[in-house]
Amino acid sequence: ASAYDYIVVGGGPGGIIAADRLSEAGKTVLLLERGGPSTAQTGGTYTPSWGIPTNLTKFDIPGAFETFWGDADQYWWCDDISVWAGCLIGGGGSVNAGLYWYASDSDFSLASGWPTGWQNHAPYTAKVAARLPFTDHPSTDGRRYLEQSSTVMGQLLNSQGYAQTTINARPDVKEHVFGFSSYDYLGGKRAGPVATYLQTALARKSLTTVKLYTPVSAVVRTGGIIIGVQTNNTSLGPQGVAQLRPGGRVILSAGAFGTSRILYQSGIGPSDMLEIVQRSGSKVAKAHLPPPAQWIDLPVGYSVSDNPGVTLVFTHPSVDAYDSWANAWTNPRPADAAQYLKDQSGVYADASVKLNFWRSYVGEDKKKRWIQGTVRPGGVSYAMTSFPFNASQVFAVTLYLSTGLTSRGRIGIDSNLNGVPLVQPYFTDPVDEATLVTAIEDVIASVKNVSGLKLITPDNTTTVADFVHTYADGNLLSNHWVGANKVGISPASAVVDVNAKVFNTSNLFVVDASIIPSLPYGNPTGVIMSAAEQAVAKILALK
Ligand SMILES: Cc1cc2nc3c(=O)[nH]c(=O)nc-3n(C[C@H](O)[C@H](O)[C@H](O)COP(=O)(O)OP(=O)(O)OC[C@H]3O[C@@H](n4cnc5c(N)ncnc54)[C@H](O)[C@@H]3O)c2cc1C
Repeated sequence: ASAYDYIVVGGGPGGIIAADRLSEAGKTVLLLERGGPSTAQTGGTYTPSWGIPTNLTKFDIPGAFETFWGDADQYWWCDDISVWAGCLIGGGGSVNAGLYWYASDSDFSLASGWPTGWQNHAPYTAKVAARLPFTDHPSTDGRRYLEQSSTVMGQLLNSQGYAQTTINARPDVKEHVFGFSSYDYLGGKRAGPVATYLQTALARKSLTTVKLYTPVSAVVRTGGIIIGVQTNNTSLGPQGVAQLRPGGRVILSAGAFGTSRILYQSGIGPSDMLEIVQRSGSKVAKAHLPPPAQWIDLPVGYSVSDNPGVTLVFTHPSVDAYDSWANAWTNPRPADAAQYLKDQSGVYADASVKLNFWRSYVGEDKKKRWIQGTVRPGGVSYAMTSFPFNASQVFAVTLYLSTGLTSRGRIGIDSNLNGVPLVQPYFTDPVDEATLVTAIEDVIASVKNVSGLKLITPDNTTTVADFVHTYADGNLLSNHWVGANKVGISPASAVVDVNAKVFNTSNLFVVDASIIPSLPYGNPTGVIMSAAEQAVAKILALK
């Protein structure tokens, strides 16, 4: 067994970027990931029946995104977290829709809750863009496929004064704009940090060690000093404790729910969560829970947000509804499957989302909130309506509340130590709900401006306000959890300090989505990656 300068726990976007930049700086790094491989490049082998040649797994094929919920054995989800989270190399980045927005100034602003010292994100955002450039035409032939729903929605948005733009060419412009969906794909395949940062980290063989199937249950600490992490692998150290070199550091990158649970099991967090660990029948979970006098009281799990999203369903005669998104795994349209296998072009080179749009609203509390819209063909599973409609013409528009959202919830663990939302983060502030209602009413008011466009959901038996008010939390959910271990200047309201170091510890850090204080304009991966670049630079600069 060796000892390391850095142990990084969790191989999602945050952890992979941390491991790469630390090894680039000459540090020895142990990256521990509880799950197994994902894409073929990482050793993944889960290919579709039509997947010959077999180097295209479910995680490589963007068009397989909608099929993650259809298999008998969905081994890629974390089985001990009650919401969707990816437990395999790449984390959420290996199972997400790949929507990718470069960070904007607003995403790192003081107004968005970041402490002083994080506003100069531009060099870090540029580093991310250099390693992983976006594409808004992922098919290798450069063409866009199944574009009808974006054409129809573009007409509607034009009638409301929106302008078309290339969203990632101007990340700061999010007012009345729409553009083609941007993805973190390369060569018609899912890419993300796994295809980029992880590969350069692995190439530094003498510095980087990556262990899959290696869950970490706790950090091992004496007071605020961390000496290692508890794993399930005795080859990594005595009793499975992977060791730090003197002066070494641990970085938790296990995602919002995963990092929070490791902290609780290490005696760091609010006492109600630590008492659950104490009462637990699991010897593994409480093996490193110190006596209460050594508990470190921090608001781990508080201040979380996730975008509330509500889906409208329309029909238009021009739209190819493409119901077989959900069947892409077992029963794809043969020509589309063959085209994708030939050269990673065509329908399956993207994850079904075609168009995105943004605008702001000022609520009755005088605060500004942004709406993000996401347009995709299909979406019948959302069609909660009893009146007849033409299912072959269906497309879905999801409206999310993003920057400016004021509702906050709380996550934690239940008595089985499963990660769970304790307080749902969606409409704890009624102005958030009212804003989303207004935004939906605005879209619906313009349906008449587009010939042939029909609204199917909500149907004419319900008001928009009732529709939104009765929307289930499980449907509002967007899987964009941030804030649980947010960065700040005081341990009363934040978990990590301006250097991403856990308060009241000497050498424990968090680098993942959970340090982000509030939701960015768009789907968060671009901002998580920029934040990870910036966090690692701050950590390396510490003495
Ligand atoms: C279905 C779905 C769709 C999404 N779509 C998009 C999208 O289109 N665009 C976008 O920007 N965002 C999207 N997201 C959100 C995005 O994927 C996440 O915000 C992002 O992955 C979070 O990154 P992270 O590094 O914080 O954590 P994660 O990606 O959650 O990674 C954490 C990693 O840590 C590992 N881990 C956890 N616990 C332990 C432990 N105890 N020991 C060792 N390893 C551990 C996990 O296995 C995982 O690999 C989506 C998420 C989901 C679930």
